[in-house]
Amino acid sequence: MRERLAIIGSGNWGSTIAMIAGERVLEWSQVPERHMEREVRMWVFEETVDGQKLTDLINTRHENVKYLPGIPLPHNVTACPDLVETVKDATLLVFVLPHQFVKKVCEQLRGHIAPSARAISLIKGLDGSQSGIQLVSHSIRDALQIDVSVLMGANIANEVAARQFCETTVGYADEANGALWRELFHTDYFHTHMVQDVAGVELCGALKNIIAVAAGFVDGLKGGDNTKAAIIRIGLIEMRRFASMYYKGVNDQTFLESCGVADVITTCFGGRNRRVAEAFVLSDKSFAELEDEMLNGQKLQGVLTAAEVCKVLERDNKLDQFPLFHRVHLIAEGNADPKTITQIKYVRGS
Ligand SMILES: NC(=O)c1ccc[n+]([C@@H]2O[C@H](COP(=O)([O-])OP(=O)(O)OC[C@H]3O[C@@H](n4cnc5c(N)ncnc54)[C@H](O)[C@@H]3O)[C@@H](O)[C@H]2O)c1
Ligand SMILES: O=P(O)(O)OC[C@H](O)CO
Repeated sequence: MRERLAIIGSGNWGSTIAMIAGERVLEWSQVPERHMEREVRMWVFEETVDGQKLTDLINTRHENVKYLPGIPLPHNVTACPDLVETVKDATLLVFVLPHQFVKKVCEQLRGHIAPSARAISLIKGLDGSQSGIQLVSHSIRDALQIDVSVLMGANIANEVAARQFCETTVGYADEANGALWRELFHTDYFHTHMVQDVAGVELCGALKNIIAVAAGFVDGLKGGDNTKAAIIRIGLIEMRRFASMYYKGVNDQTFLESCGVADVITTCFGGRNRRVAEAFVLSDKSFAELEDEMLNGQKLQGVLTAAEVCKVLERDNKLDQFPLFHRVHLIAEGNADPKTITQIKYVRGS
């Protein structure tokens, strides 16, 4: 049985991971024992760029000119506008798209997945389409009936695409699958570590985006580094508190992996959520308007995640234990002054 990799998503991170995985697959395809197909299909949500289809541009220039300009993609990566065609015969599925689009994508994929397929989710968000919230990896697993690992870390796409050294964390339930994904993505500049803690890794990846929005508010208010460090610390505590409240078995050590403290730091200094939240304080525009104006089609995850998390906390009468998450949500919705980000009442305890 030959392995075939498919990538579902082609934004800033999706294209970066296509670069890494495409190169690794090329190496593996030259080793007969790997039984690996050379081609990597990448699903592109089709759009027109300068009068041409984005898929055509990617396939002729071998570059995602819109979402990752200036970075060559390996020639074995082919852009495909058809979801079902993208996953045809694929045994290794990489999900990497903004979390708000996952449910619809899974509905379209149901019944078209190879029986031996397994997946990995690189999506930093939670599935708020349920009555409460669910891990995106669990939503994919339930929809497609396959094992789903996760990969999250301090990984700003443009820096990874420039091959600057960083680390990332693979969270797995099935050890053999976790090891396979770890090996597939590992390079000399992108170091992968494994932990048997899907929920811990994924919650870190999703919740750090709320903290990044808070950090952006601080920057917009011209707060100093001490203030941002305080926000980071309080945010980490809320992240851990949320994980232990809603998911049994999350390992405390996971918060010290790249997906935990390292990602909170990088995202609070260099991420898109931070940048747009800073602009929110300095303008009279909404997050939706700023996302359109500033990100050229890229999507924010933090504001939506704050809303989804606060909905659940409100339902369970627990908002008072998450003053930072709650405050971010109130400010982002225009229901509180950004200045109040530093007036939250810190709640002691784990
Ligand atoms: N960019 C980063 O630095 C980075 C790093 C690590 C993880 N992530 C995570 O990776 C995930 C994907 O982010 P990204 O940076 O690759 O994307 P992005 O924000 O750069 O781009 C948005 C993508 O969404 C697609 N899209 C737009 N409308 C759509 C629709 N209706 N249905 C399906 N797709 C649609 C666009 O074509 C584009 O590919 C997110 O969860 C993000 O948090 C991003
Ligand atoms: O640009 P952001 O804020 O979506 O963050 C990007 C990555 O998640 C950082 O690891």
